[in-house]
Amino acid sequence: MEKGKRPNVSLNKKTRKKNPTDTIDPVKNFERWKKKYNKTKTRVKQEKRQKRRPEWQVEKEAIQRLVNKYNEINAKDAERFSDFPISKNTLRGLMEAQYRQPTEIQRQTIGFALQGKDVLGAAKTGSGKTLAFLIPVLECLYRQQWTAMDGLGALIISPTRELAYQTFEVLRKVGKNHEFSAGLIIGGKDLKNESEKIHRTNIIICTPGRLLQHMDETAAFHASDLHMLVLDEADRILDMGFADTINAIVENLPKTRQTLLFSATQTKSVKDLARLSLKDPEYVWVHEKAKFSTPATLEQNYVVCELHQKVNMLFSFIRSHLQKKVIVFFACCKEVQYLFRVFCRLRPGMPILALHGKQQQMKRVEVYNDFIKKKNAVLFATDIAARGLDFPAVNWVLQFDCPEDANTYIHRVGRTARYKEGGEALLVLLPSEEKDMVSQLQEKKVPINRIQVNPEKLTSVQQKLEAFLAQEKEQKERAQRCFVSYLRSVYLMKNKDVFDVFQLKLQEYAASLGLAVAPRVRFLNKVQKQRADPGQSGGLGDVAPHEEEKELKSFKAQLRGDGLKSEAQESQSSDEEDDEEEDEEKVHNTIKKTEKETKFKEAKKVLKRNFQVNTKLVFTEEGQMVQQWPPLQRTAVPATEGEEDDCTSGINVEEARERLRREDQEFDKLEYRRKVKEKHRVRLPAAGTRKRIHSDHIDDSGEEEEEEEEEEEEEEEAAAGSRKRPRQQATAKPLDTGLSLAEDEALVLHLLGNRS
Ligand SMILES: Nc1ncnc2c1ncn2[C@@H]1O[C@H](COP(=O)(O)OP(=O)(O)OP(=O)(O)O)[C@@H](O)[C@H]1O
Repeated sequence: MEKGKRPNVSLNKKTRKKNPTDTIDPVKNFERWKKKYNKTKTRVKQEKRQKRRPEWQVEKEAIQRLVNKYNEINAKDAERFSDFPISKNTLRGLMEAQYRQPTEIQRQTIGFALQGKDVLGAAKTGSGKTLAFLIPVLECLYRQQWTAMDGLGALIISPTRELAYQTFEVLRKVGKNHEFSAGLIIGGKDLKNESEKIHRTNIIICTPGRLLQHMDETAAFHASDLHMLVLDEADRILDMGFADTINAIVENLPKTRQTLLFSATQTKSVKDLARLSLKDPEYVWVHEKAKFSTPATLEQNYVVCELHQKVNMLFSFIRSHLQKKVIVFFACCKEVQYLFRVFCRLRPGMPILALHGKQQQMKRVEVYNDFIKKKNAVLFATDIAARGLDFPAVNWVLQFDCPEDANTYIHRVGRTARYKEGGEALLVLLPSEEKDMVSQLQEKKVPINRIQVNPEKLTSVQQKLEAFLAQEKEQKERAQRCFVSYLRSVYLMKNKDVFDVFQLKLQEYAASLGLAVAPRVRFLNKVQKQRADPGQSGGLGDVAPHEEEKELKSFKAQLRGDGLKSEAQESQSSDEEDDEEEDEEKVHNTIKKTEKETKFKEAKKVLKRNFQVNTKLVFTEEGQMVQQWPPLQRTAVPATEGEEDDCTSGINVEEARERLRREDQEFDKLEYRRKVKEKHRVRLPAAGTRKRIHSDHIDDSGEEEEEEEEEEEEEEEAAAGSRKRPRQQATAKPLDTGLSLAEDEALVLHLLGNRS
């Protein structure tokens, strides 16, 4: 039976298969196939779902594969970034930013850093140190699978705000495929705003003072999970007197961190810092055995020039390099401020920009970006721009004032000839500076040659400067400040073999700035007296050596206009600046103290008598006061361009008439506005309590700076040779008349009526 059954079954199957109706009905056939297909599909899907692991796990496996390759890194053979075990996200970021092959410092550093070692890296300027630490930073956090919730993972400390900003920009480009958050913590920004975000930031790029301030004041900020610390431009950080700040910061960081320390020059203090903050570091000195310490593509020369010829030389240099991009380095902010303004007015035919520490942070960033964008321009700068800043395509670095030492020289010239590009550098030395400075440079392996400049070929601008100063009191004061500040900077330089203020010919120097008389320099007089009479006390010579050192440090920082102070330090330094300004004002003021007192007493008397100062009162012979109307007019309209320029051709009657007409209009306007305001005030006695901020309540300093910055912008345009806008228009702001809209309208209609 059984035997019989089996064939039946198989037979059945066979018969079913061969059933002619089945094969004939394709619809039924398809439906059966579809059913089967769907079943298989769901089964496979289910199996896949079971097999699929969480993303983090997949990433972890990829990381593990990379980490396994760390021990096989062969820096010598790495020709491309992809030869390193680097994450896909970082590689993509590098490719997109057009970085394909590592530079020498990058090749030698990345391997050690990936292996988790501390590194002390030194290489010439422009050799690519930034990427040498940014890639390890990104990889370190990627390895840890860092997320926004994990807080601070890496800290990069830069000496200046500008350098921090630049590093931040490179990080944004290279790290854009990662999901870490990055923050720029520098002075000059809103502290409260920073405090709110800082605890959620994974990578912080900061200046030392500001970071320490957050460590002290921001409750939510802590660095207990920090994995990597980077000290960029360590030599500069230390030079600026931040050793204590860095030590305090490092004390607050976990000991288990990895530290990378970079510096363009190797000084004793850098080595000391390395000893304190690094653990068994790997030394990467790329150009240790190089014949020269500056890039081979950089051509370097110096000229010897008398102090009073330097301004002429600078003007002639600019005139003969109109199509180039040039950075000119000066010793102090006030020199930059004055020479920038007068050079703009001289209109050399190319844009002039100024970068110094007295500008507000936003302005500094703006100038930096502006200079980067321009094809040809001159940037007047203090040493704030000397280190680490990457201005692409700079053709020339001109050092108008002798650098403090060979290291500063190397950093300054490092702004050109970056990453395989060519560049030229010219150092201007006074005869008294030549011998020692040149031997210092030779010691530092700087190949520099002397070239001659024919003094007869220099264009003299002295007369024009004199004319400018005669026209504008403000400009004259700037020139005086520039004079005093430069002398002070020379006096405070440590290396007295190079810098000797007593060898400078002051009268000639003052004349070269357009000043008829050399301002009195109080501190020089004191020192001179002290020298003549060493027994006398109270002079600068009495200052204890360490105090002098302290003064020297703080003043140098001021002169450079360094922007890396904490808010507290900043306010202190601005006080110092004010003091300095006061000092200088005192220098200009030749009136004796006793005389001042008498004047003060006189003024008090006048006030008591209820006289109005600066008003002319006329009386008849009988003693009756004569009403003077309209009151005496003071010039309310600034001179126009033509008038300013044409100061040698006598009085132009047509112009004078036009000017008087404009003055009348302007005067009428002011008078009318004053009267309406007065009337308005009577009607609204509570006006003083209203919330509107009147100009005289606004903090002077900021306003002044803004005004200076606005002026700077105007001047830049003028320098480039573009036609100057009429001043009135250039400074036009919405006029706050203190009136209602309807009254404002009435005023405008009245003024328009006046004009027609
Ligand atoms: N691997 C690379 N490929 C191409 N260009 C690079 C590479 N690395 C760096 N650069 C470019 O070289 C220039 C100098 O780089 P970077 O600013 O990092 O130098 P640096 O050594 O820090 O200089 P400094 O000491 O003056 O601060 C930059 O313009 C940068 O974009």
